[in-house]
Amino acid sequence: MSAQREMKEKNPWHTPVTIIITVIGVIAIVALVTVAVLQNRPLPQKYKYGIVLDAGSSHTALYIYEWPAEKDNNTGRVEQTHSCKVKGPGISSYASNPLKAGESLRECMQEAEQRVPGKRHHETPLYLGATAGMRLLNMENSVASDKVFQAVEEALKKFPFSYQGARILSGQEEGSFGWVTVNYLDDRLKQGLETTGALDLGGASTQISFVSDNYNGSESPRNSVTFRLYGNDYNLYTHSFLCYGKDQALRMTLAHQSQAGPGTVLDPCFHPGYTETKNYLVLYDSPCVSDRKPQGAPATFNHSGNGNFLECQKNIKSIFDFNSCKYSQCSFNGVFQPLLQGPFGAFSAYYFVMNFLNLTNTSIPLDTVKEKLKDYCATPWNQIRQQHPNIKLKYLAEYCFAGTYILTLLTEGYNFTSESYSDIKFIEKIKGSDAGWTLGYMLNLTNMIPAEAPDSPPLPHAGYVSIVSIIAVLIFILFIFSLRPLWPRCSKHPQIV
Ligand SMILES: O=P(O)(O)OP(=O)(O)OP(=O)(O)OC[C@H]1O[C@@H](n2cnc3c(O)ncnc32)[C@H](O)[C@@H]1O
Ligand SMILES: [Ca+2]
Repeated sequence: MSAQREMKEKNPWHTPVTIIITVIGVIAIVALVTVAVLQNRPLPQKYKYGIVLDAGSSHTALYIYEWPAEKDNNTGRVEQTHSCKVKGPGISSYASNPLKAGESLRECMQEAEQRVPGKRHHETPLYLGATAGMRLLNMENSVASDKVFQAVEEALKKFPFSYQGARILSGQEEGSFGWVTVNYLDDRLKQGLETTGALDLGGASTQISFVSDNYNGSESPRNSVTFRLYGNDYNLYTHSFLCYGKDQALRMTLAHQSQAGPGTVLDPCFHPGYTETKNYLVLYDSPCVSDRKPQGAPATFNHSGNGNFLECQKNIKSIFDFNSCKYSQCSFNGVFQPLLQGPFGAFSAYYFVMNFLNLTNTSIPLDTVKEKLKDYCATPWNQIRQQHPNIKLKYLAEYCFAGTYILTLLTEGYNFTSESYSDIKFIEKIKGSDAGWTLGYMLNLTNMIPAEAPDSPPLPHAGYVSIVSIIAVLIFILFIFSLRPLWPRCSKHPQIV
């Protein structure tokens, strides 16, 4: 017993100094790790917001975007948090009553006021971009288009957001910002991955934008847009075809048929049994067709369907000019287009129409898609109406035309083949945000995509904490070893004297 007590007394671990040093060492290490973890803990998220109004030819939509407040200069992801469809037609339809154009936006703007936290209102940028409907109105009657903008501006300025202006986007901007949106949402830009082309089908115009290895912008420079994003250079081919949106293309196809003479138009793009009385003035009230108005036409004509896909496609082809091309290759109407290079995302009316027709799956062979559409177009109008009692009649009547137009535009217009058709994906949203030009437009105007790759911390938070902890433990072990001279010298067989 006395020998044991003697050993205990000789054991330096039991001296007050070593106990104090050990305790201080442990406390210091725990403090180091705690401070490191607390200092680098992610802060509670605060968000910033941006609002874009897409004043399209057929309707206006409001989008609210949100991103982490700390990271607006590059690393944070911008996401769509809310969208609001403005009731009524597009703002260009209010040419004869501009005040109504401003009023029409009020409901969605009030919704935005509710959705964006009050303390962020004043710093939230608000943009309005108008597309082909206003482009056409501006061509036809610039005074009327200015009045519409004035009314819209007055209405928007009444709200507490940071109003940044309302303007008409050029076709190039519309196409290229659609491409930016799709590739930003897919994380292709930041990672420098191969990009996705963008196909947008609106009511009054349609856009095609893609990067092609054989296009450097020298042939037809007006189709070239260059971007430097996250340290990568992109040379984008883009073209917007005014009048080739779904509604104006239908107008042009109908106008082509009504040239045959007044009276009845028997339209293969409409279902058998479909019949409506339509107004010539309304049909020709657009710069896309106004020069074709027949002399002395009666006020109305009878528009009836006979549902024939092949005949419909023939009529649609008549609105494309495939003969003039002064470049090495063209899509149509003498417009240069380099070799297609996929993949492609097709959105807006491409999606609405192909989704309704159950044809969004592009692994279905193109010939089968055409067969299905042929059967659909030949289905009597009564039957179609009975099968879809809840779909807006205007849309329902036009799906045969719209589906045929989409296939004709893609294959005959842009030269997609049976093989490259499967490179197209019909999409509505990407990770919860709508595909369209609005997000790309806002990212550009707020400088939220840097030209150079952002400096990211060398380690993620979890990696950082693990490394600090491991180093702390190593220091502790080293510390223990540094006390080695003080360790008791125990032999295997202690001799008890
Ligand atoms: O780009 P622009 O040409 O200015 O036109 P927009 O922006 O108004 O055009 P949208 O993409 O909103 O719509 C394209 C077309 O699709 C139509 N559309 C919208 N929703 C639809 C649906 O559910 N089914 C069928 N068509 C639809 C709409 O009326 C237009 O003719
Ligand atoms: Ca549009």
